[in-house]
Amino acid sequence: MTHPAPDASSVSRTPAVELRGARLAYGDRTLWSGLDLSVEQGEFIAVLGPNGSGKTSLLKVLLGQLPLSEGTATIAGTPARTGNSHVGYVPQQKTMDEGLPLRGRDLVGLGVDGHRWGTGFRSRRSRRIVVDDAIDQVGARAFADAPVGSLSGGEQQRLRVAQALVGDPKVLLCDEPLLSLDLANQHRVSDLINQRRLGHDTAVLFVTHEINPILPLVDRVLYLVDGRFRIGTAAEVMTSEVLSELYQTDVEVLHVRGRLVVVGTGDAIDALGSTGADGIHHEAHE
Ligand SMILES: Nc1ncnc2c1ncn2[C@@H]1O[C@H](COP(=O)(O)OP(=O)(O)OP(=O)(O)O)[C@@H](O)[C@H]1O
Repeated sequence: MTHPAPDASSVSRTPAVELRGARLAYGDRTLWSGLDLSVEQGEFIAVLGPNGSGKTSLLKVLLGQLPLSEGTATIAGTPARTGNSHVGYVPQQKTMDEGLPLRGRDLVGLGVDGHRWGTGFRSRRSRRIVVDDAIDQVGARAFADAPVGSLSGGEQQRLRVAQALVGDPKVLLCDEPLLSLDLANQHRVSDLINQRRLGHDTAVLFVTHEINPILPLVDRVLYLVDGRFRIGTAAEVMTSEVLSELYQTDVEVLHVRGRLVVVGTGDAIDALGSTGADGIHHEAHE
């Protein structure tokens, strides 16, 4: 019996990320289970939830650093594994030591290691080309040769985005990449990530405690709370009804000048985390 060859349209439908029946546990503690998520190429997913709900652990699964307890996780049709050049990773911004003997372009070059380039002359040349290209994609040419420790937090974070782009990723995994950036740099960095997904059909999973800076970019939200989760558009998930069910306490979602504000009773705020553990603005009712 012969099977028809897959045509271009069926190849292009391969999800960038797919989780099927996924369960993740540390010992006896299950963080989440029964998670089915199919992320299309070019789709922007915000991953939200309070501290400890398993957002970073989800990224670790997709990076191949953590095995699922049950189910499957695939990237562009193949099982999640470490060193996959289809996956780019953008971590939190952390200020680097001023004395660090590393130039911006060296930081970007670290993204090449573990992928497909070796150390031969041709490889070194290829390496230089991809590093330069990634630096250009984030508009960092002017400061790429400066010591990273001398750069601002926003400049460092643009270089980290470039580092994630050197492997020409099909999926960008971002773990709170806007944390500790000012508003202008939050916009700049989220714009860069968005430009990449629009220009290259790169899927984005964006872990954040603060949805408002990326709200216009988000196609769907995965909201994790204490083993419960909801997946849908922001309009479907970010509602008083859904969040109250997830947090199992009264939560009200208000729309204020295009921003989402979560309002709860004192108890609800405690459940959410008084410092805004899910990152949305919290205000107390009397
Ligand atoms: N290697 C490990 N062994 C045991 N428990 C772990 C391990 N790594 C993480 N955990 C626990 O799993 C839970 C989820 O951690 P994770 O970092 O994924 O949460 P998160 O949603 O990203 O939280 P945050 O918003 O605080 O970054 C936490 O309670 C954490 O302590």
